[in-house]
Amino acid sequence: MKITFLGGGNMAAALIGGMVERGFAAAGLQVVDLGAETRQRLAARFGVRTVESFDDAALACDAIVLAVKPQQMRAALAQLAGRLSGQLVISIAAGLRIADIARWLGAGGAPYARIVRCMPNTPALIGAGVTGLYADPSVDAAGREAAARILSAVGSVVWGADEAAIDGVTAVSGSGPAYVFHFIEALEAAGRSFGFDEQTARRLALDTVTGAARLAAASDEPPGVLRERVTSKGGTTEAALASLAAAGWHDALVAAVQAAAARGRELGEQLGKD
Ligand SMILES: NC(=O)C1=CN([C@@H]2O[C@H](COP(=O)(O)OP(=O)(O)OC[C@H]3O[C@@H](n4cnc5c(N)ncnc54)[C@H](OP(=O)(O)O)[C@@H]3O)[C@@H](O)[C@H]2O)C=CC1
Ligand SMILES: O=C(O)[C@@H]1CCC=N1
Repeated sequence: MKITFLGGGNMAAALIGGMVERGFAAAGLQVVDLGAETRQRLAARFGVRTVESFDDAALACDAIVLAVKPQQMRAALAQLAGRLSGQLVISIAAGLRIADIARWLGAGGAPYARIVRCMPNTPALIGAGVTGLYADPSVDAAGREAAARILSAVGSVVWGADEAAIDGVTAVSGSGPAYVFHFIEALEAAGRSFGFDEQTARRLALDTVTGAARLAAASDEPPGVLRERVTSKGGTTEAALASLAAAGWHDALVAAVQAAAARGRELGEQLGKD
């Protein structure tokens, strides 16, 4: 499969790195990015062809992954409007709706069809991503299968029942790695407060998060049951969890995820007005 990325930033690099690592031929991947430094870095790191704007070679592909920031998308798509000939378009942009992308890509008032909206996350770089996908009804089974194949190369995939589901995916797992990194930062800071050096505090925090996540993934029990098994009556964990509850930690996290989803919807609404 030949795939061209529009935008070669953080998320495109995570996807390309994961795909190359998992056997996608670098010769089949191209990146269109405005930045000379970005282009050089991607070419050197992954051996992919890079180019400043869409030329015939970049257009000659099966799928185009839209990986510029939502605020950059409309301007970036101007170079493609009316030039597509059936390529599957896969947008990873937060918030942006299929109908607006279709309009921006269309020609002579007719919106472009064959668009899949999806939301991956940065652990894709190590093949441990998770992506939510939603395909416009104009995408046939082969198109859906192609999109799933691309994203499955870098982790698991789930299909949303409707496009709105992708705003939820964005809030939970698209932004999710940042919540987890923030949690690791806090656990590491707590470790430092006991006098551990940075390296040791990070080891304790990281291996705890990795181990707990792997245990939860491997277990038939829900995380709540696993949590109870750590929590001895009258013990240390109970004291910690009571402190977290008093600080409203659970509700604060749920509210944070809701804020991310609201921002996604707001981006879609604001940017879709143009
Ligand atoms: N980062 C993440 O964890 C995730 C991001 N996403 C989505 O992925 C998309 C990209 O995010 P991210 O990788 O973080 O952003 P980046 O800013 O790192 O990457 C975007 C890249 O596109 C380039 N670019 C901008 N305009 C154009 C253009 N007209 N033509 C070609 N290239 C252009 C940018 O160049 P320059 O820097 O010069 O502007 C930059 O290199 C966003 O829509 C985001 O919502 C989805 C899931 C997770
Ligand atoms: O913060 C953002 O908007 C993007 C989308 C999901 C992760 N990063």
